[in-house]
Amino acid sequence: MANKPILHYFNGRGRMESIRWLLAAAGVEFEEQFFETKEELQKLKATVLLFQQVPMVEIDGMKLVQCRAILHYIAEKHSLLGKDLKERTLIIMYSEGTMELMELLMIYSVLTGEEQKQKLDEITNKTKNRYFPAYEKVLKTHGQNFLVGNQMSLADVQLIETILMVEEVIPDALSGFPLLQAFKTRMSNIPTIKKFLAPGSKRKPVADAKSLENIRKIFS
Ligand SMILES: N[C@@H](CCC(=O)N[C@@H](CS[C@H](CC=O)c1ccccc1)C(=O)NCC(=O)O)C(=O)O
Repeated sequence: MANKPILHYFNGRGRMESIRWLLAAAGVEFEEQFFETKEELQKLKATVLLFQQVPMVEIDGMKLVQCRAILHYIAEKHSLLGKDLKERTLIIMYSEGTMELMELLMIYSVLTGEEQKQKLDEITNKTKNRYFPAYEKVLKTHGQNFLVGNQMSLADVQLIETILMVEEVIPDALSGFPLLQAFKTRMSNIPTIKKFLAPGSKRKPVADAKSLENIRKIFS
């Protein structure tokens, strides 16, 4: 049996969650090795982290870092990166848009007080006036069940992940976006994604105060 990918990160979402989503959507089982302290991360930095950063994924004899490189490797390997150059470029273009919104959500998750409120205002504004209108328009003009071509790609997996993350902080985010609402229902019912959304999967929960405190300690 081929070796399963091994994901090196803390036990939380951060920048690794999109990689978990993509592997799960592709039906690929993976292992996780969590570090819990600054010292454990320091040891990884001194040995296997090319840029002293995580995520790091051991896959196919490689120790990959940089989220985009990891996502693109997994996507291409599992036919989730389009059938030609044009499709690949559109998939990466749409993926970059969702990564910008998820970056805002990640920063929001580690902020507190007034700063967090200001970040929420920014997220609300950009979700409703920039990102969701863009994907609604793509679904309308493309006229298929998926954003590119007629099969699931990295872009679709990142968009469903983003929609669910946005709804955690803005519950009515999809109101006014009927095609995105239908997209969310379709994607949530794809068997591999349905399984990842069910209890007991490796999907990580919203960080609670205790885990946020530990993240701050690990990366301080
Ligand atoms: N270009 C790279 C960037 C990777 C990257 O920023 N890795 C970070 C951990 S993730 C971050 C932790 C807090 O800042 C976080 C954790 C939770 C939420 C949001 C961010 C890291 O390893 N920091 C150690 C160091 O830089 O010494 C990539 O695309 O992979």
